[in-house]
Amino acid sequence: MNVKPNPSSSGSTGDGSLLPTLVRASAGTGKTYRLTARLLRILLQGASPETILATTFTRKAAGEILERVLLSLAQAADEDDPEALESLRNQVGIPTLPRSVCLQLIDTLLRNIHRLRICTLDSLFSQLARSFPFELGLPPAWRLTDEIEESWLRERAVDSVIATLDRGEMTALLAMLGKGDIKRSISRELLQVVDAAYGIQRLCIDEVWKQLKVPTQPESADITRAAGIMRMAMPKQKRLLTKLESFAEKLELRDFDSLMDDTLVANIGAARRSGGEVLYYRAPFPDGVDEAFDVVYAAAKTKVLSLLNSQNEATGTVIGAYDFHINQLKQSARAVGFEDVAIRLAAEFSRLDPQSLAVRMDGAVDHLLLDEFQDTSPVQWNVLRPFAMRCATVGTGQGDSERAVPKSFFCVGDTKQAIYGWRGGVAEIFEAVADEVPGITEEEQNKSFRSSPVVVEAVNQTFRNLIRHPVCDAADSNDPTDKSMYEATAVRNFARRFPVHSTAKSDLPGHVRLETCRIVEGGDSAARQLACFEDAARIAAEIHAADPRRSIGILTRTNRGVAQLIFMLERMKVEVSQEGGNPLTDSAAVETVLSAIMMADHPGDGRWAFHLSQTPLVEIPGFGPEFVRSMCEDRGIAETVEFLSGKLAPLCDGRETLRLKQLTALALGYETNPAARLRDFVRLVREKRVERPQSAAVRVMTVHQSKGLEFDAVILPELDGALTRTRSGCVPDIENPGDAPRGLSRYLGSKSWHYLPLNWQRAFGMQAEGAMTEAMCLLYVAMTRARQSLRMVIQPASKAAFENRTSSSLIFHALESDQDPTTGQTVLYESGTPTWMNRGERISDDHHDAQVSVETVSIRFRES
Ligand SMILES: Nc1ncnc2c1ncn2[C@@H]1O[C@H](COP(=O)(O)OP(=O)(O)OP(=O)(O)O)[C@@H](O)[C@H]1O
Repeated sequence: MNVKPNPSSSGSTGDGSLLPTLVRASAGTGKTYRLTARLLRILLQGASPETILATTFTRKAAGEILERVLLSLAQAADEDDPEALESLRNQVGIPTLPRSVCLQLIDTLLRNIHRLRICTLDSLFSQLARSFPFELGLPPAWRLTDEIEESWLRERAVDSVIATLDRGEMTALLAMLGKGDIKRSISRELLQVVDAAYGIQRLCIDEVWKQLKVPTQPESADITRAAGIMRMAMPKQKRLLTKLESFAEKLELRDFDSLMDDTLVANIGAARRSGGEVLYYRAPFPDGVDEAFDVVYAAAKTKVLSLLNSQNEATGTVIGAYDFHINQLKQSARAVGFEDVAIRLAAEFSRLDPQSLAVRMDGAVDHLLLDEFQDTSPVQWNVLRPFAMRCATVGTGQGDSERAVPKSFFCVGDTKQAIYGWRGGVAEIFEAVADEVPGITEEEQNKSFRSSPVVVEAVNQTFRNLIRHPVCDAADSNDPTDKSMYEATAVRNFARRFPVHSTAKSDLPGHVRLETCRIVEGGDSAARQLACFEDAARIAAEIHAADPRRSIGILTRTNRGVAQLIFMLERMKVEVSQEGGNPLTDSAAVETVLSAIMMADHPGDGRWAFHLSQTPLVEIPGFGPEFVRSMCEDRGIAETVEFLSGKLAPLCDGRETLRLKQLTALALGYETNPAARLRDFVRLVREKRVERPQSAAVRVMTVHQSKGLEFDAVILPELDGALTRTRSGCVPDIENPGDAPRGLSRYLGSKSWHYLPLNWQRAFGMQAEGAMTEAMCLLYVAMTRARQSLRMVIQPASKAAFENRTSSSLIFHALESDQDPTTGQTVLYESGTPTWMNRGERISDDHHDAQVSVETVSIRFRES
């Protein structure tokens, strides 16, 4: 098999060659389609499967790519489906592609499916780690942790940190961490510090927490003199006089704490930055106090920065101790997390040349295809870079002239969908690839193959008109201490860079509506949010009743919202499923088995025996704590779970039986853990989300979980919260995107940014800008999941409230609604037809259809 493409025919994908290519593809414009086309083309030209590496971020996405590859080939190989062959020819840009080649390729692929690497980055990295165990310092017979084990190990490491410090050291440390306040429980405080800072500190140099420069406190004599000047000053206004006297007293008592958040101190800072006069309630002070003001400001600044500095240093101490203990724990458990693997690989690969990499990996990767590239973290890029450089350097490498298919590099992504900043994703790396990878060609795709014209128009209008929101007014403020300037810049840049989307689905009927929910008299924000959820549930039920085959996605911001909506829909008897699944404890039968295990582990605690006395398990002869414990000891947890489940299963419906089977599967997996304890297994079951295999027509999930999915109708009921949340985490000072931070600091409220040195003001500002950009990305992902119908339900509020930084107000301003947002149950914007579901094509769950078809076609193929 060796088919050459027609160079003049680029196919509908524009992918006429295998030149190094970077594709910026907007939502629904066919990233997966494009990547699959490229992969097929490489295979059809004769490259062997083991030379190809395609990576993405989720197992589901990797499965989808593989499915599409197999399905396209299988359908094209089918004599009864001439259109499929034509469509594949068009997709890969090979107009003369013979059916026999498709047949031959699918045969090869089905026999060598294990050689074709279409995988997640995590799975690639663990494969790579197996080739470099010594260089990476991995323990012998190491294994990967899952997120639940990671969280146990993390808690144990924090306990070890606490155990090694004496009482005095711990009190001092906590006081520093809390800037003088000791509020929480010790372990909660330390866990919070670890969550906020460990991931990022691992990428940095040792002194990273010591980069904030703290000025020295003004001389004592200067402070006394400044107090004197203030006492002598005689402003005419009483308010100014009182203020100066209060400042003088604070200086005399050396009480700088209460100066830190004082408005006048902030005004002094603002006046010094602008070169203007110091004002208080718009009134100027008499001449001669300026020198004293500078002393007050310096004293407050020193106090703020030294507190922050102590907090930073204490954080560094905690993280250092935590790093030591977590490594020890992991080393003795021979356990390694995905993050550990990635960090060690990145360090090792920066030393290795691509050729030795190929040798060590038992064969070279000649074709690299990277999906969702905007979510790549700097560490991940450091591991991928040598592969990228090797694949992008065509014609100069060893053996290049003998290769049937020249090496190739392809990456695709959308910086408008970069919603994983908190997980380390740095969208700017996507931009940097264009400069780093030699000879790369850049392309843009903005034509949606998903959404109806009314949905695309609403998306265009929303994002291109973001600047209509009053929040953008601050973009020109030019004040590096002003958080709203950074946020406004983020919104404005998003709008400016937003490309106009078009759609290939020009005839697809659609409907978009922005509406308010009912007015909730006297309710708090939770009650108002609930009213939006009620409307969302009602809308979903109505669409589902009108056409039960339509897929409907209700997308929330929070997990709590998901739970509330599931509860409402189930009460309305609408069959609903939750993306990512629930813990198995949503089943009464599973709870019964867990009670039996807890009873065995805690025989003195009567709660478990009481619960079990109401269940059929008590009918087992000899049943009791000893019975279950000895069964666990003799036969293991999995067999015990299976035995107990078997006793309950005959009394269960299909849903409960499935959950019991999933519980047994979880127990089987858990048993492989050498440190397995009964109570930890119960905890695992309570925490781990397990999906049901079949999804319902109505699906509820967070916007993050909806990434990569599409629905006939999308309902967005949680658009009213603040766009960004104040982070208690830590702020990196980064010179260039993708670089390791040169400094780290704990968070400081934006009102105090003016005390920071300029580089730190920028660092804090960049973090605020990034958070706002991510909020825009989240809204974009949410709105673009819709094929035909997009329904947005928001809370009625005063016009002033519509100036707040919320998604609802951004959409309201951008869609230029002239309706009154203060009234309840009002349609603020509507376009298209509410009866869209009666017309046009129906697209059901593609993923499921594709899976069924791949299986059917491959069975048919094998039979023939
Ligand atoms: N060139 C094309 N011709 C026909 N259909 C296409 C083409 N590209 C994509 N599609 C279809 O359009 C839909 C969206 O494609 P896909 O899921 O690849 O988009 P995407 O860019 O990954 O979207 P998102 O970034 O929003 O997840 C799918 O149903 C896909 O089959």
